Amino acid sequence: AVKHRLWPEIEKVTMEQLHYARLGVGGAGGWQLFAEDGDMRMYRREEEADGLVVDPLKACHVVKGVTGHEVCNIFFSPEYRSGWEATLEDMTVVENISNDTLIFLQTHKRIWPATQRDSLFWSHIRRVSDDQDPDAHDLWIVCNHSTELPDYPANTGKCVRLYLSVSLVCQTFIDPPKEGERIKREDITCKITYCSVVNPGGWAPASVLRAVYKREYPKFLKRFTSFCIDQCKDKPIVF
Ligand SMILES: CCCc1ccc(-c2ccc(S(=O)(=O)CCO)cc2)cc1[C@H]1C[C@H]1c1ccccn1
Repeated sequence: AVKHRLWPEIEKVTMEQLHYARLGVGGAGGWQLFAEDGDMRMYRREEEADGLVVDPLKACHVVKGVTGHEVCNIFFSPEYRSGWEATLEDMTVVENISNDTLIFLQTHKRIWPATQRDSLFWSHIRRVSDDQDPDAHDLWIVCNHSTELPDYPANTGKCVRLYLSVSLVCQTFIDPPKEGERIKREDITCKITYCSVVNPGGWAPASVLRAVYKREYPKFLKRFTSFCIDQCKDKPIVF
């Protein structure tokens, strides 16, 4: 099949994001823990780009009862988004590149006193076999990365266009069931790494943005993972 014009970028960014997600948060990386809730740890680095806060965020979470495939499917699929993305005012799939790659246009709820934001990004889901450790379980990754389309120019309407690069990387671990028994959901653990770098686009006070992120990101990941557990609990396991 003819590859889409964005394919080289999608391939490159997805593999870069996978590498970045696997890097630890210890050492000299400058990561500071800013939120903790049960098994969820949220880290950020304080960074600015031309006076704008672009703090990279990395969240690590461990969730029982769902597989990485199920979690990434829910994060990627448009039909579930309104169920977990509380900050969304509007969402449209503007391009259907393939069954594993979509382009979204999203309007986020206004965060006072900042101007309302919208985002235009490609979203790609992929299973990655772990080349280092072949008998480890597969990884699943969803990568969301801002893009430009002539039909959706930035900053022409009421919203300021934000620029994001986000990844959700999930690894599934299965406790072997007793001899001859089927795997049950309680035997499944999913290790989640969520990474995001967001440039808010236009002016937004650093103190306000940092307060928003500190408040919103822990809520966002807890709400998302709870939604996944609820969605999957009565359904057959998708490995
Ligand atoms: C001034 C702009 C702040 C701001 C920057 C960024 C985002 C944001 C965009 C996309 C994604 S995602 O992970 O790709 C899931 C698809 O929606 C997550 C977060 C949201 C806000 C706003 C709405 C606030 C917020 C911040 C953090 C988490 C959730 N919402």
